[in-house]
Amino acid sequence: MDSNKDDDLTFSKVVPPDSEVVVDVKDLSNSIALKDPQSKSLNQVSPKENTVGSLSFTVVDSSSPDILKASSARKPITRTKVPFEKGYSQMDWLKLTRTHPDLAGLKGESNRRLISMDEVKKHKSGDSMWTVLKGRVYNISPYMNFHPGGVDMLMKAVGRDGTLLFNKYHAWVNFDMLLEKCLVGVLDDSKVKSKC
Ligand code: HEM
Repeated sequence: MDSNKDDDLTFSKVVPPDSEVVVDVKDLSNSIALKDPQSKSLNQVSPKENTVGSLSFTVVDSSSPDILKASSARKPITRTKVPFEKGYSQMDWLKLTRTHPDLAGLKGESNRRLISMDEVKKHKSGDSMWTVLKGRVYNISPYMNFHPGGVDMLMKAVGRDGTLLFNKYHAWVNFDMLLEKCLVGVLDDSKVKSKC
């Protein structure tokens, strides 16, 4: 077999680079963007340049204090998830709602009854702890130990309208579905309005 020098790729000539690789460490996907070396318009924060073989690259550290300051400007509310006791997961709660005959403690009464705020205030203990969420009255006693935010947090809503607190922590939680079987009635807001 003829060994032709031009066919031998072992020492093939490396073409000088005409583009520069920019690695942006902010991008978690580690994407590599090709940058025109003539263009100086890219907004870089303290770039570090380096050369490996024929590849020259620029590392942009975009975790500069300015960027961090911008993302932490808004103070988040503290939401502590309490580890659930065995048998008190949300799945366990859903199972209980399907099997328990009277979670709300209605004892045969209708859950469409109009309930005044004064009556809600009287239900603050034992197996009858009521709260109001978006105009509906729920007995949240059975849900206490299942609440992922803990008993103490849920207790803050007992005997009063818990809508604002509920929305403050997790407006996206579907209480309608979770507490469907705990519904005791509808808040009679005609009396609330007439008091104002
Ligand atoms: C009354 C009906 C309520 C229901 C049905 C309910 C339900 C839930 C659910 C399903 C979660 C888990 C959310 C998630 O994983 O993202 C949760 C978490 C939490 N809840 Fe509630 N909640 C209620 C009321 C409240 C109230 C009144 C407070 C505060 C006073 C509160 C404070 C919290 C907190 C701090 C967490 C934190 C855990 C996390 O980060 O998810 N909840 N709640």
